[in-house]
Amino acid sequence: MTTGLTLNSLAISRHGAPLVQIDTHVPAGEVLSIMGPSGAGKSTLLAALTGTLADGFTMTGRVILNGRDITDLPTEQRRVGILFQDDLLFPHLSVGENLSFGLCAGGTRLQRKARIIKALNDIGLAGFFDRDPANLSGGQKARVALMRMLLSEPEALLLDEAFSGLDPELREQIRALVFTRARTRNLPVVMVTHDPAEAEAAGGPILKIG
Ligand SMILES: Nc1ncnc2c1ncn2[C@@H]1O[C@H](COP(=O)(O)OP(=O)(O)OP(=O)(O)O)[C@@H](O)[C@H]1O
Repeated sequence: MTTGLTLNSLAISRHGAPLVQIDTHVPAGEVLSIMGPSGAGKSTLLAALTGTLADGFTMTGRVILNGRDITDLPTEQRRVGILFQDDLLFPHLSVGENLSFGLCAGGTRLQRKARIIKALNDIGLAGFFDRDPANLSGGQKARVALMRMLLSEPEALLLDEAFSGLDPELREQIRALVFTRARTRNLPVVMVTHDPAEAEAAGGPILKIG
């Protein structure tokens, strides 16, 4: 079985007009950076990979993740995690409850709580279980959003300008956290960015579209 994410002759059209063509393989643990002008179809490409293309868009080709053809699977069965800029936490839930939304099904209530407490430790937020998200700093929110996504145990990560709302120091920190996770869990990553330095820092190939 080939591990990683294969985009096999993907062609996305909008109202019949070609928008994005891509044919590539992202090995496990590697980051493919996607760059291109506004409107080129970068977010649309990620939507195609999560199975959330809007009305009017069509796609041909196949998406293969760790040997599984996920092209026609519903979003929740794909095991593809996505992180957006300013990813929002549920404001009426505590930090711990927000994380429990990411958690895969299974386990007792206590086991699930233990996993969340460990996850909070992992992102340097021990003791934050009952905190109100409104009282978190931007970087703390970003870490919770990232961990919520990781708890769903995705097999691939998609990042849509995920770091651009953060100040430079924090951006560096969160980015390092994401890339380290991706490497240790052997996840292929597709990262949309406008920042050439960010694409360079990712260390993988850079694909320009549009
Ligand atoms: N939900 C939608 N319904 C209809 N058209 C859309 C929708 N989302 C995006 N589009 C259109 O599809 C094209 C590609 O948009 P997309 O958001 O993928 O571009 P992008 O490269 O991510 O741009 P940006 O860098 O500005 O975020 C644009 O012409 C956009 O107007």
